[in-house]
Amino acid sequence: MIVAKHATALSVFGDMTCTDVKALLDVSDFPIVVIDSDMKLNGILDEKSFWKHAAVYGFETKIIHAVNANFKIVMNESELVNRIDPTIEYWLVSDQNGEYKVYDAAQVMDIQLRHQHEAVKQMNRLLEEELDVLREQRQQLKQILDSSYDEIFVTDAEGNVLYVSESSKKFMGLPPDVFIGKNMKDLVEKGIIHNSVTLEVLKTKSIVSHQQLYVTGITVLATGKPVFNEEGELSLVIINSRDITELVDLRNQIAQANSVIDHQNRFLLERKSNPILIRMNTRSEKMVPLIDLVEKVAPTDSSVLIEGESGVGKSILARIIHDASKRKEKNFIQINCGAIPPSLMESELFGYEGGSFTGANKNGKIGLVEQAEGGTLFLDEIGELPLDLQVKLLQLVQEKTFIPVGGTKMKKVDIRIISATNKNLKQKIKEMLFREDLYYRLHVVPIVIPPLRERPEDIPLLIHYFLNRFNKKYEQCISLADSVMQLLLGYEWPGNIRELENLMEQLVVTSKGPVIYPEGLPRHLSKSSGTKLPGVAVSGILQLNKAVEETERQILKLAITKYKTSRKIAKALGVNQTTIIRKIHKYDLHFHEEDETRLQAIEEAAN
Ligand SMILES: Nc1ncnc2c1ncn2[C@@H]1O[C@H](COP(=O)(O)OP(=O)(O)OP(=O)(O)O)[C@@H](O)[C@H]1O
Repeated sequence: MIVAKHATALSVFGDMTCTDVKALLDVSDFPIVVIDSDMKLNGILDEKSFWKHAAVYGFETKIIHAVNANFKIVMNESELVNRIDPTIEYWLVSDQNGEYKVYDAAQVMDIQLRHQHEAVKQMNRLLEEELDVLREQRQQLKQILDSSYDEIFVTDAEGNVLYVSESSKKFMGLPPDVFIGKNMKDLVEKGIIHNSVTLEVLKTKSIVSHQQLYVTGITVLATGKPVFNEEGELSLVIINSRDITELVDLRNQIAQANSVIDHQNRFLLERKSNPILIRMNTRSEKMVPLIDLVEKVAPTDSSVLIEGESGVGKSILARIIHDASKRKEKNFIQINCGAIPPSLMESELFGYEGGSFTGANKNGKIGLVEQAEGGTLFLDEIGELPLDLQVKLLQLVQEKTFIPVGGTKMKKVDIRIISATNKNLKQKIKEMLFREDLYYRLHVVPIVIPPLRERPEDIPLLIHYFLNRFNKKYEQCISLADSVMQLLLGYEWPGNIRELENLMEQLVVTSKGPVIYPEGLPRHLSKSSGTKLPGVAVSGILQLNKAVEETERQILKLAITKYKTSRKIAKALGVNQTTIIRKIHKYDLHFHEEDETRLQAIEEAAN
């Protein structure tokens, strides 16, 4: 059988001459297997040695002398792959029929290289597959981490940021790219991260937890965990940050509520039976200093000047002071300086001697000052006292002496003077309508009653007080619907307690049924036109916290359209910027802030 290289080789006998073999060369190809008559393999005849041998020894010489005996026989081709003996020049693969395939060293090397190449390719294919699986797993892991509500931060043992979850946008207001690849120390130095938990974990190599406040207004509980490799060396730091803003808010609200309740309880407990508190019908904290002051000043003889808007209860307070003083058994004389004509004022106040003016009683008349002997003289609307009388009053206040109209003899009295005004006396002094020396004499102890709108907690108390009073007086059993109470709570009360008192009387008298609904209120109240917050309309009962939230949401929405940065909104609404950002997140309001600091931080971090 005649075959080419790699195929079954041609076998010839060793005693054949080169001429014999040459005749076969047309149908064969080198190398040729040379055997002896016993079929024993002598060697391999290759092209080079054949021609050399023929050239040197002539074509009649036997080919046995030209064979190469440096060969090795193997049983199948796969064995060639592992044969690495470089000294062997020919490799013969024998099949079961005793036929051979011949491979020279270069071909074997080729086979080996091809095989190695295949093996590498196969390994690459496997690696590629494995890589695909890993990629997919990595992608899944990233999706899982990114969908986490918590923020996850991973750094290596040097603090280089390896991974940041997508929630960083919501938590820190910055995308993960801003952090990834950066070193934590640099991020802290640039002010992008404060109070870094990672750096502490790197230092202590133990679990660290911190509460942190981000610039977005979100408060988180950040927990950092060190991860160690098999050699026990720190390899990663994993930070998990959980949004606890609402929790903190709630905690603060509860603490605040508790402190208010504590305060109110203490306030009410301490003063439960305090007659001043009862008569003033108050439970407002704003009134505490006033009640304390009244308690202190009432037993003394000091002059008191009560200031406050019209209808806040100045007259009532004057009476309370008198009743709490040692003069309580004596007269409490009240005179409204604005209600008596100036021409009659002097004689009303100081009295007159018999026959001192036309039409006067011939026996004279005791004035209010003298009537107050041993007790209290209350001068209401003192700002209306004519200037000429102010001199006489100054003498009365300073010396407790006076001369009646038409009289010549100085009289002395033992009185305490309380005055009240709803005017700005200092302004009147500037306008030369009130004497400064008299002002300071009356103003020894000033007491200012806050208007009703500044102590809304007193409104329900007073409403019940007046409802009771007028129900009794008119033999009625009228009550208010909750919606009416809401409207009354939101009203400004320019006329203060007097206005409230009048309204309650009017409602009890005019009510068509036992319950008063918003329709039964005067127009200015039922339309809520006097509410403190423009645009906030309450038309029904809802939980207070819901009402507060809705109001906040509406105000924020308005402010967002008007002001473009959270700093300006914060300024306009009188709260800090952190609160604004937190509330914008809370109400999920659409707000695109062109915030200089934030952009600056991104740019810096990207550099
Ligand atoms: N704490 C109170 N409890 C119950 N009623 C009150 C209280 N304070 C004031 N009032 C009532 O409100 C009305 C106005 O009170 P008062 O005359 O004392 O106010 P005022 O400040 O002196 O007013 P003005 O400045 O107009 O003289 C009175 O009818 C009074 O009964």
